[in-house]
Amino acid sequence: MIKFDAVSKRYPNGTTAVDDLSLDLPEGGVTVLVGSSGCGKTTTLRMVNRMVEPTSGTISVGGRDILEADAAELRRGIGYVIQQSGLFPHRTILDNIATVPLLLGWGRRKARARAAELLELVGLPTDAGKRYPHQLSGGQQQRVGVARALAADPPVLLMDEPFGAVDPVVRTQLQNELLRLQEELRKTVVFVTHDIDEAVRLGDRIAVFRTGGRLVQCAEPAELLARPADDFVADFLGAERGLKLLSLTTLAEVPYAPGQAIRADEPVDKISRDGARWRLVTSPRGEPLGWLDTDTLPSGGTAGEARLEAVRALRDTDSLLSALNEAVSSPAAAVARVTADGILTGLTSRDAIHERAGRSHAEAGRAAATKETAPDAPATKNATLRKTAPTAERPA
Ligand SMILES: Nc1ncnc2c1ncn2[C@@H]1O[C@H](COP(=O)(O)OP(=O)(O)OP(=O)(O)O)[C@@H](O)[C@H]1O
Repeated sequence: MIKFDAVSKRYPNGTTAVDDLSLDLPEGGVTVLVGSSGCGKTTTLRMVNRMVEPTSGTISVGGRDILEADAAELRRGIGYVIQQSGLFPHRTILDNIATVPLLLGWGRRKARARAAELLELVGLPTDAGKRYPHQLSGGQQQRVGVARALAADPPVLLMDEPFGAVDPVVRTQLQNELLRLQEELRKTVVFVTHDIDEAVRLGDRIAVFRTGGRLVQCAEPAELLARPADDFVADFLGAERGLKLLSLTTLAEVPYAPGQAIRADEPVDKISRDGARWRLVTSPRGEPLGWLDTDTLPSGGTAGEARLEAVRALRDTDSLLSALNEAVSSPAAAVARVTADGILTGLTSRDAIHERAGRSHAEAGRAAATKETAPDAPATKNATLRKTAPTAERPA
């Protein structure tokens, strides 16, 4: 969809911002550009919509050389989101979102209707449309920035550190929102970030640049984490790249056993002390409430009234990393598994999670090695990639 062919950008002061870049960005996927400061990420991004012109080489979008297109027409097909949302301070949110449709001559009513639709799409309440940018939080302003970029339904979205200025909690919410939108819209997204966790979370592919504008490696996240091309990439991914890889694999393939759950309304004097010391207590509907220590049962009352250790139940869509985290902190050395509605399905032992984690690494390493010898082979055949937002998340 977007193709860089031997593209370089040299500034008149002699700086080489991008050096001989050849890169294909797949249609409908998110390609994340990462690398140390000044390595040419923003320049690369801005060359796509001709805010920066390359010194040499060719860039094509949808098979068409961008230099052959009229710049204004090209930009209509490319949404652009930046770190400080870039909203017009004296226009209402609705009018900000309607900017491009109005420029396209849609007529005020149609443009505003589209803006209202987008407001909802990015998870903002209808009444936010009447407010001005300073009356929204930073996270909400970024959502408006995304809505504005999507207003004319462009096939391509350029995002330059769009979530860089918000706190980590809001950042996670915005990332989830983007994943949710992307599931629906399937835009071709180019996303610049400094944050490798964000890159792993959002990217279908990650392109790592080094100073001097050189592309070092471009690969799917699991492949990158399992087989960094060199020490520079490995250092950039950080010491925890093994754990990051686990964040890409879901619990779906990990088996569970029924376990001996106890209903909260069961009297404690009826609870058998045989079997596992720690038992999971559930609500009458089957929702996990906490772990009960059968070695220190109170003399009376029900299981639900006894002191319970906290449990964080996990769904099939949760990652192995979350499971590992839960398994090491659970007194029962096990993870409670639930359906999408939060009803207990069974327990998975810490050992089973360790075993799956080890296998996940081996599989990602093998898949990456296969890909090196046969470049068209899928890199992550067995690793279940998690590019969907958790369903429980609510907008900021
Ligand atoms: N207009 C310009 N004139 C001269 N040099 C420039 C210009 N714009 C950018 N550069 C230089 O080009 C190089 C790449 O800049 P660019 O902004 O693309 O990097 P980046 O990877 O996005 O950096 P950061 O992560 O810090 O935002 C840097 O050395 C920068 O100083």
